[in-house]
Amino acid sequence: MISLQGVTKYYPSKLGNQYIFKDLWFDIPEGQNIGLLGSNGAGKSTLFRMLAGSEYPNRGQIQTNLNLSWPVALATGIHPQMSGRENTRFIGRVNGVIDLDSYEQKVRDFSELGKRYDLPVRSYSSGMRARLAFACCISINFDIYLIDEALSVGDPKFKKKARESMIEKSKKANLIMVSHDIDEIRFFCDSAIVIDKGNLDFYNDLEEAISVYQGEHR
Ligand SMILES: Nc1ncnc2c1ncn2[C@@H]1O[C@H](COP(=O)(O)OP(=O)(O)OP(=O)(O)O)[C@@H](O)[C@H]1O
Repeated sequence: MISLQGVTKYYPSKLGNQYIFKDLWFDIPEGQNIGLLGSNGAGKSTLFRMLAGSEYPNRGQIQTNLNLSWPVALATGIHPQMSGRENTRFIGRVNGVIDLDSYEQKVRDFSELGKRYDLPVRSYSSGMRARLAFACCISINFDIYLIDEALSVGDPKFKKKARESMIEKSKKANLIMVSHDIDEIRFFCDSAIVIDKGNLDFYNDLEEAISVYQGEHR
């Protein structure tokens, strides 16, 4: 279970603090593939960043006994001055990977960067960076993968591969997925959370969640 305990999150702005969540108490159930539905600006990516630990709530805390990925394919934590290989080993170490050689091999094979794997990431195209980030994430065994529009990474061939790898992962681990593509949510998820005006509602029945979400958008 992932437990949000009195989570308040705001961003300061010229108009004053802009609150995304105010004293939010919510338990995200375990053992399900969950779609996160909400309109633009509802707070999906903000919630993801807090779940991944890359941003903190201003107040409250998030507690979990599960090992959560960072948002798959997000190139945060990738250092432009370092090569793909150096980034891989660094990310592996930070995430407690024990067999760094085999991790490096997996990432190199999956990202298909060829000789560029040893060049600094600053020389990569954005698609190549995203492929490295995706490969680094997918090659670690997490309990839950956070997927933020991640399956649109790379060219059509890589997209297909990324999708197939997520299908494989979803057999052993769980996913929390943000996508504006409802068919993608239907394919991967069995339940959903609808975010609206700082509130989170969990629906065991995915179709019910989709109709609530789409109802908000008519
Ligand atoms: N770093 C930031 N600084 C200031 N405001 C931010 C920051 N990040 C997000 N916001 C604001 O927080 C709100 C929620 O943004 P967020 O990106 O989490 O929404 P989202 O649901 O993921 O939207 P989308 O569907 O458009 O990706 C928005 O109003 C956004 O402008």
